[in-house]
Amino acid sequence: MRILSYCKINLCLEVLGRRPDGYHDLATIFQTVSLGDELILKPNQSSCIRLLVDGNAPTGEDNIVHTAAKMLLRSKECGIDIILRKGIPSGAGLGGGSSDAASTLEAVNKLCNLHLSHEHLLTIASSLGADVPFFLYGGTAVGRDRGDKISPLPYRREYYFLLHVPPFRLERKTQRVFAALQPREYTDGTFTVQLSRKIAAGQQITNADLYNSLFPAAVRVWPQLARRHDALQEITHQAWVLSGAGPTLYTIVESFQVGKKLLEDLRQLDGQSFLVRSTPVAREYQDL
Ligand SMILES: C[C@@](CO)(OP(=O)(O)O)[C@H](O)COP(=O)(O)OP(=O)(O)OC[C@H]1O[C@@H](n2ccc(N)nc2=O)[C@H](O)[C@@H]1O
Ligand SMILES: Nc1ncnc2c1ncn2[C@@H]1O[C@H](COP(=O)(O)OP(=O)(O)O)[C@@H](O)[C@H]1O
Repeated sequence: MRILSYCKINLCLEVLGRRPDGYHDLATIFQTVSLGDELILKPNQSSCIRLLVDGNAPTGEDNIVHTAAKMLLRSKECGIDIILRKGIPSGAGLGGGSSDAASTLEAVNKLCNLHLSHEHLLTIASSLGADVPFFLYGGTAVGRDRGDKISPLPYRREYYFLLHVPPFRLERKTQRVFAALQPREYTDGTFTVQLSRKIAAGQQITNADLYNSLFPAAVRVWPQLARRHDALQEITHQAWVLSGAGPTLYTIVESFQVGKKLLEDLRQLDGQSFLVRSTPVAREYQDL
């Protein structure tokens, strides 16, 4: 089985407060977009999990794909051979590892005939990471609690986005950005409610609707991010927003043609830029 496993952006991300378990309560709107990792999975008779990684992600047992497969195959006869080819930049706020993990859960469930329910997979996904359950839905969806309680929104319109991934990286980035957040930056979820109503009604959304409470905290962690954000606005004359805990920034573009022109203009910046479209699903399947 071959899978193209898409990444996400957060159209809106509000932090409501800190939880007793050290996590934060979120109100966020996820959207999958057409930049993906390739996963090739084949069941084997040897009852072991073999993973080959091509690209910038941990190898072997340190990869979340391995952990996801192991959680399903513990004490099962079936084993699995997996090849992961990274197309999604790692540690960028695009949820690449979470997407790979959810794709692995779905694929192993099918290939090894485990017949686990969607609810069962959601519980396992949530234990793998706060972002993983969303990728069992894909498209557009609201995330609440740790971001793992998902309510899908109808997918009414296609959008083009420019993503810019600056070359800054940091170990345990998400944890550090949340730690840099100040209580005065908490909001009450109103932005998320307003934007989800607009999406549900099929109205066109614009850059003015997008919001991310983590931007000031991300700038505290990467002071260079503020300059990069300004440079993007100056080059494109558009507003740019942070995805997740960053450092990826993105903007809605009015068409593929406008996006292509702006993508050319972004070549003067180091890092990576992509022109993507929204997708109604988290992954595409192709039988081998
Ligand atoms: C911030 C978001 C927004 O979509 O995206 P990314 O930038 O990572 O892609 C996610 O909530 C990230 O989800 P995920 O990457 O799965 O996070 P986890 O591994 O579960 O958590 C990593 C760390 O982030 C912090 N964390 C995460 C989620 C949350 N609701 N509150 C938190 O405080 C905690 O310190 C936790 O230890
Ligand atoms: N399959 C994977 N792809 C990417 N990163 C992975 C994977 N498995 C484990 N990781 C680890 O998870 C961290 C977060 O990765 P990723 O999901 O790409 O970022 P983000 O949380 O910023 O969206 C990486 O820095 C890497 O060490």
